[in-house]
Amino acid sequence: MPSFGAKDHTDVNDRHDLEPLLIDHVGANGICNGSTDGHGVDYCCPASPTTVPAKTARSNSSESTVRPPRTARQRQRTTSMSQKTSNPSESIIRANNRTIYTAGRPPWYNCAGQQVEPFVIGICGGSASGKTTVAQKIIESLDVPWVTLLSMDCFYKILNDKQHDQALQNEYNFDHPDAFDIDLMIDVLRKLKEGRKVEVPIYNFITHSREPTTKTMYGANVIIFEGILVFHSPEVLKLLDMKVFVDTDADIRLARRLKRDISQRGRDLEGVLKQYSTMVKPSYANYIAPTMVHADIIVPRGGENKVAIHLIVQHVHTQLQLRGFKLRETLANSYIGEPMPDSLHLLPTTPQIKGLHTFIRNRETSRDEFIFYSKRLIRLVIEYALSLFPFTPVTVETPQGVTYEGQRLACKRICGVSILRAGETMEQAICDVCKDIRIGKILIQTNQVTGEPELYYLRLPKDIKDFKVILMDATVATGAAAMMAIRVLLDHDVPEENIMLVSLLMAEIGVHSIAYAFPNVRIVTSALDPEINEKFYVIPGIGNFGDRYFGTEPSEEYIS
Ligand SMILES: Nc1ncnc2c1ncn2[C@@H]1O[C@H](COP(=O)(O)OP(=O)(O)O)[C@@H](O)[C@H]1O
Ligand SMILES: Nc1ccn([C@@H]2O[C@H](COP(=O)(O)O)[C@@H](O)[C@H]2O)c(=O)n1
Repeated sequence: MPSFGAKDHTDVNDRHDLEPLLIDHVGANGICNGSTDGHGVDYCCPASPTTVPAKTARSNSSESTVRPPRTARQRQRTTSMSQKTSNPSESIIRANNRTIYTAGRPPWYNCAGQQVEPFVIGICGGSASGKTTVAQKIIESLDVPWVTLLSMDCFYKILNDKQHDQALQNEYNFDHPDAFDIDLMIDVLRKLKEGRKVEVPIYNFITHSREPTTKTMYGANVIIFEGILVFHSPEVLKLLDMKVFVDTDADIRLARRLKRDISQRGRDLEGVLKQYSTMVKPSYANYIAPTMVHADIIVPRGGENKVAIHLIVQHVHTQLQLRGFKLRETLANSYIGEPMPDSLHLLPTTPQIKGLHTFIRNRETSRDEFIFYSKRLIRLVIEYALSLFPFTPVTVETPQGVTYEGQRLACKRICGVSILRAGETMEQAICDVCKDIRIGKILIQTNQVTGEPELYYLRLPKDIKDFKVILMDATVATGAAAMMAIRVLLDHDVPEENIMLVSLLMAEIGVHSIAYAFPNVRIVTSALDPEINEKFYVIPGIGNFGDRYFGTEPSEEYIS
């Protein structure tokens, strides 16, 4: 579990009586096509929490940045996160069927906090026409962080002994629609579209059978489903948002297939030709070519066709924008000039609060002083937040034997959840003032290219739904990271009205974002700043709270 500079609050860890770590799998452009014939792409790539270095942890939300050109560091990260690891399932300890918790998962909801359906592209075409290649080119050009590639090959039926013998003689027809388990295919696609986790069979072309293990796949912003008969079933057609047919000359397909099946699928020349002439070719004419009529786009020459791929990518980007996946930018430009919502609870701006803000906002303040005054302010904010919970009258007897009409906090089960890393600075204070509190953590990083928040890690009490949750982040700018954390809590069945977002400083825009999406979430802060700049920094702001508190290097954007 990452702990960023948490040296000074060791006793907080006593409160981590939590359910096991929940984290997995694909980073940027994680791909799963679930077959083992050497398409050469991996599939699910776990990123353990320890692979998220402290230096790349999300800056506090007021300092999130968009860096337009893709840096060498970013390219490296994308590549390394797409490499195969030994056992993806090892890092997946729990996932319920409503939610998706993955390393680097970008928003799966829109500005209204509602879950958004992924955009599903179907790619159909003859064997070796270049479907997978086209899919990979689309993924590369899309450059969005969460794309899933699913192959129809995963759904080949399990063969009986007789069929298996036929397959070994190249006499089983793998190109007929009956060769596929269409029901399973529809079920998997539907679940992925709903953002649910699925177990997908892994197909082995050499043994003509399914592997004993399955591949875990998750919902995504874009799902690409490719295969020879993707357009065959009317039910599947209904699930596709865009239909692409890869139309490659038959001679080229045969040449590629010969090369591939001999080098990668354990076949010989004679066998490939026999299978091709007796089944592959006739089935293309009977079942595959006729489905070209369903295509929105026909791509001649497959992956070489840069113009077609560019057009597809443009369309997908437009659709993603319409679906509201580009969250932070939208949030930053919304709600300007609107009145503050009733759910906002601003600490009275007393000279004491102003004085503390003066210390922590001053760029000349030393780290020691910054920590000291931040801690005081955090304590006040947390106490204020607690005062908003219901209290019930209670009578106690004093040592003098006289009754005292008092008040007692009515809710017993309170959980503090910090948004790492800046929110972690608030954990000690909540433990100091709330005796039996439990602590959870959510790590959200800002993607330096897209500017979107990405979920990397979470650790929450098993029964979090039964708790009042105090969600803590030091500062809130657009509200994008806080929204993601709230969405995670809701996906864990925490009622919206049981969530309180507590922060030292919030931009007005951030308050609006949260209040619009989640009107029942109470928002507590000690100061409201009017603006954020084009880099999404709060103005006037505090600077990068995490860097100042933990003494880490400021980001290059901040220095400039
Ligand atoms: N434009 C191309 N030029 C040369 N070889 C290609 C091209 N496109 C694909 N291939 C090769 O042809 C084979 C089949 O391509 P693939 O994309 O896997 O097709 P499909 O998914 O339709 O079966 C692979 O070995 C791939 O490397
Ligand atoms: N055991 C199997 C299963 C399928 N095939 C052939 O694979 C082709 C589909 O895969 P593509 O990557 O080419 O789309 C299909 O034409 C089947 O004939 C096989 O040979 N053995």
